[in-house]
Amino acid sequence: MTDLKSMLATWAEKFRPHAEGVDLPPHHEQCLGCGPDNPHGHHLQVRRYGDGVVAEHTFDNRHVGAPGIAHGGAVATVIDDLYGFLLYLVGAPAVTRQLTVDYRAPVMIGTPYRMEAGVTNQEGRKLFLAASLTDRDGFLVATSTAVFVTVGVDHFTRGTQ
Ligand SMILES: CCCCCCCCCCCCCCCC(=O)SCCNC(=O)CCNC(=O)[C@H](O)C(C)(C)COP(=O)(O)OP(=O)(O)OC[C@H]1O[C@@H](n2cnc3c(N)ncnc32)[C@H](O)[C@@H]1OP(=O)(O)O
Repeated sequence: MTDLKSMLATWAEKFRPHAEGVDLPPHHEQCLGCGPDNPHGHHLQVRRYGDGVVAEHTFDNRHVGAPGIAHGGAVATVIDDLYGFLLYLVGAPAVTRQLTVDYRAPVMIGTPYRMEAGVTNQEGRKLFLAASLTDRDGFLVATSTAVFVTVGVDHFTRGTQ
């Protein structure tokens, strides 16, 4: 179990300018999307890409829905987590209020995909986000939009009380 105090300390350090192309740090070690120590996780690795973020990701047999095809919930999980990396660039913690995914074609197990995400608008506490998933030929496989709402540290402490 990740200790919240040490997590908060590492989060403050994560809200800083990150160099283009450099791997961004995971949200925490056990994060379902990106935590390196979560055996059930997706181990997503994300880089800054201009004002947005980018990842190359391959779903494996732990994430299967129909045979050979990634489960739609797994795809949504990874997109949601990708959005979580934009928070390092925005500089504030926020949580998902709304997430939409347009599944345009099956996401295949064992096939590498490129994922990109960026902030399209910011209004007060609301962050409007968009993402895409393309295959090696540049074919658009999925698109997504999300609304994240910025929160204070107290939002995260409730899980440990
Ligand atoms: C520093 C510490 C770090 C600790 C670090 C811990 C680890 C961190 C790991 C991160 C990992 C990331 C990975 C992925 C991110 C998740 O997975 S987050 C988990 C899933 N999401 C949740 O659990 C959120 C659950 N929902 C909530 O807690 C509350 O609904 C919220 C989101 C905090 C908002 O509640 P609220 O603060 O009461 O705000 P509310 O007034 O309802 O809405 C705020 C504004 O948004 C607007 N709004 C609400 N819904 C919508 C919508 N669908 N469309 C447009 N506008 C909307 C409202 O109208 C309002 O607008 P204004 O009136 O301010 O203009």
